[in-house]
Amino acid sequence: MTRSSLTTPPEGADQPKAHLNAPPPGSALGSHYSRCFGCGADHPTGLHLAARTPDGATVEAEFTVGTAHQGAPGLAHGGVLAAAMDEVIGMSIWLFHKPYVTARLETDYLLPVPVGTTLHLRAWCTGVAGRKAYLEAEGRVGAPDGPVAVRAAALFVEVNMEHFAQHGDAEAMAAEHHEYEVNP
Ligand SMILES: CCCCC/C=C\C/C=C\C/C=C\C/C=C\CCCC(=O)SCCNC(=O)CCNC(=O)[C@H](O)C(C)(C)COP(=O)(O)OP(=O)(O)OC[C@H]1O[C@@H](n2cnc3c(N)ncnc32)[C@H](O)[C@@H]1OP(=O)(O)O
Repeated sequence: MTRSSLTTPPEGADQPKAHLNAPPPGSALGSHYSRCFGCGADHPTGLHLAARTPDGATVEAEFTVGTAHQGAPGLAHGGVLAAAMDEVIGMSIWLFHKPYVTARLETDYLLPVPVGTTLHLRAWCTGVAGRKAYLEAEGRVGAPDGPVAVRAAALFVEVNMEHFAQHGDAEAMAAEHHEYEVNP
């Protein structure tokens, strides 16, 4: 279950280890963009995920399903849960200090998730081969060792920072990512 061949690292893929300048174990990661639907504090209806890394290579966060996240009455919308998985996976690959985007996201829904549930999310990388990174995530109900409600596997592809400036809002990016200058 979960992984297709497209999200399974090929034989010989590099096994990721923490970047030399990874945040120390236990650090909060902060948001990569204040208006991000997944982690931005300024997003009015976003998920507001606040993640930390226990070891410099994986990411943990909690997400409490609210009334804004419903699909069926009283139950989480599957697309919102997929967004939460995408976000923690994106945060975990950002730990390696290179920009990546989601190319493929596979999600398994194992249990219904009622409004009010806190999901304990965890994401990790299973391998890197060239520009491709293979990642997985899970969401457990109520506690870090609770039953798994959602699982995901993803292929992320490395891009350069110009990707975001070229296709998105270059000024907003320059305002929050000072390491990136537009027209340097
Ligand atoms: C303030 C501004 C902030 C700016 C942002 C700064 C940093 C952001 C970085 C990290 C932020 C930290 C945390 C982020 C947290 C969450 C964010 C969630 C992430 C997202 O939510 S991000 C949005 C959704 N995402 C997209 O918007 C991508 C749209 N897309 C494309 O932009 C292109 O499609 C791209 C670049 C993916 C590839 O295009 P390309 O031309 O560069 O490369 P190419 O097509 O050659 O693919 C190379 C190899 O990947 C294989 N491949 C490609 N796609 C595949 C697929 N779907 N399935 C299976 N294999 C696939 C090929 O088969 C080939 O494989 P091979 O090399 O073996 O032939």
